[in-house]
Amino acid sequence: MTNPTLQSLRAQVDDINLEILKLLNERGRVAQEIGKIKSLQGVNRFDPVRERQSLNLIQEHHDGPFESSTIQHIFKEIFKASLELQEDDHSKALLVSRKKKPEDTIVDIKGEKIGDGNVKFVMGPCAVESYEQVREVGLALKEQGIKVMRGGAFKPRTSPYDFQGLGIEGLKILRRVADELDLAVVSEIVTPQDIEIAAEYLDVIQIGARNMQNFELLKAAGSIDKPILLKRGLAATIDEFINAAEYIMSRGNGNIILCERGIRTYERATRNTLDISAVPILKKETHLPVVVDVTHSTGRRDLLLPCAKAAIAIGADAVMAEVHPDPAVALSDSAQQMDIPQFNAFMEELKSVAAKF
Ligand SMILES: C=C(O[C@@H]1C=C(C(=O)O)C=C[C@H]1O)C(=O)O
Repeated sequence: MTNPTLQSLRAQVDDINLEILKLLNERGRVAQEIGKIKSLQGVNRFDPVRERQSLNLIQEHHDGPFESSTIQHIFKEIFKASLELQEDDHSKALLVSRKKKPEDTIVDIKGEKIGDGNVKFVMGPCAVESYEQVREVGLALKEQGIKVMRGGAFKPRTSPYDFQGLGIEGLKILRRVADELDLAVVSEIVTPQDIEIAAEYLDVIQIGARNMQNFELLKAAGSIDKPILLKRGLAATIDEFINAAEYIMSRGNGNIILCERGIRTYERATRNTLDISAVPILKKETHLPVVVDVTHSTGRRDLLLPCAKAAIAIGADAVMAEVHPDPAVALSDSAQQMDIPQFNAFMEELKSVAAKF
C-alpha cells in the first residue's frame, strides 16, 4: 500500500522538478543571449570574475538545508553547462569528427584506397635491414596483390642498445624497392626535422605510438601534403588519440589513417592489449579510416590470424602485420614477424574472411 503522505510529497517534488527545469532552460536562453553579445564584442565567454560574483550572491542568500559546498558545486555545473551552450556547435566539433564531416574519408595511397569499404593490407618487415631483405618481402607482397609496404628506418626502441634502424639509408632502400615493384611505402619519422626529407622517399609517413603526443611532430605532419598513419600511444585514451589526429588536421592535412596497435594494461599474455572496440568507436566518432596492427598489439605470431579476423569483422579498413624473410635472424621483433610461407597462409585465410564483409 502506498503511503498517501509519500505520494503527495513526491507529487510536490515532481512539480518542483518541472519548475527547476523551466527555470534552467530560461536561464540557458539568457546565457545564450549573453554569449551572442560577448561574441560581438570579441571577449572571452568564460568569465570567472562574474562567476565568483554570482556565487557570492548565492551564498549570501543561502540558508540550508544543503551544505554551502553542495550548492556551489551545483551552480558551478550550471555555469559550465551555460558556457557550453554559448559555444556554437561549429567550434565544439573537431575537424576529424563525424559531426563535422559525416562521410568517410578515403586515403588514396598511390591508387590504393584505404577506407573505401574494402579491407586492405599493409605488410612488411619490422625494420629495413638491407635492399635484398626488403626486395624479398616486396616480391611476396606483390604475389599476394598487396600494394602498401611498411618498413622501419628510424626505430624508436625501448633500449638505446637495440638496433636503431638505418635512418635515411633505410628510406632510400624502401623507395628503390617500391619503384622497382610499383609499391607504396610507409615508414616512421621521429623528429619534425626529418619530415621534409622523408616525404621525398615515402608515400605515407607514420607517427609511431611513442610519438603520438609529440605535438611538434604532429604539427609538422599537418603541414605537408602526404598521408599520415598515426598510431595510438601505448597508454593513450581514445580521446587523446582523436585529439592527436586533430593536431594534424587542424594544420591542413586531412589525409590521416588511425592505427590501433594495442595499449598497455596489466595483462602480460600479449605484448600489449589489442583494444578491438576502439575500432568501431573511432569509426563512429571520426570520419578517418582505421587500421589494426596485429603484430605490435599481440607480439605473438600465433595470435596474428585470429586478431586480424576480429579486426576485419569489427570493421577495420586495413590490417597491418610484419613479414620478414627469416624472422629468427631479424634485427628487431623476431618473435612476432611471419616468414613468407606463414604470410602466404595468413593472407589466403584472411582474403576469404575479408570477402565475407
Ligand atoms: C552567462 C555568462 O557567461 C558565462 C556563464 C556564466 C553563468 O552561467 O552564470 C557566468 C560567467 C561566464 O563564465 C556571463 O558572462 O554572464
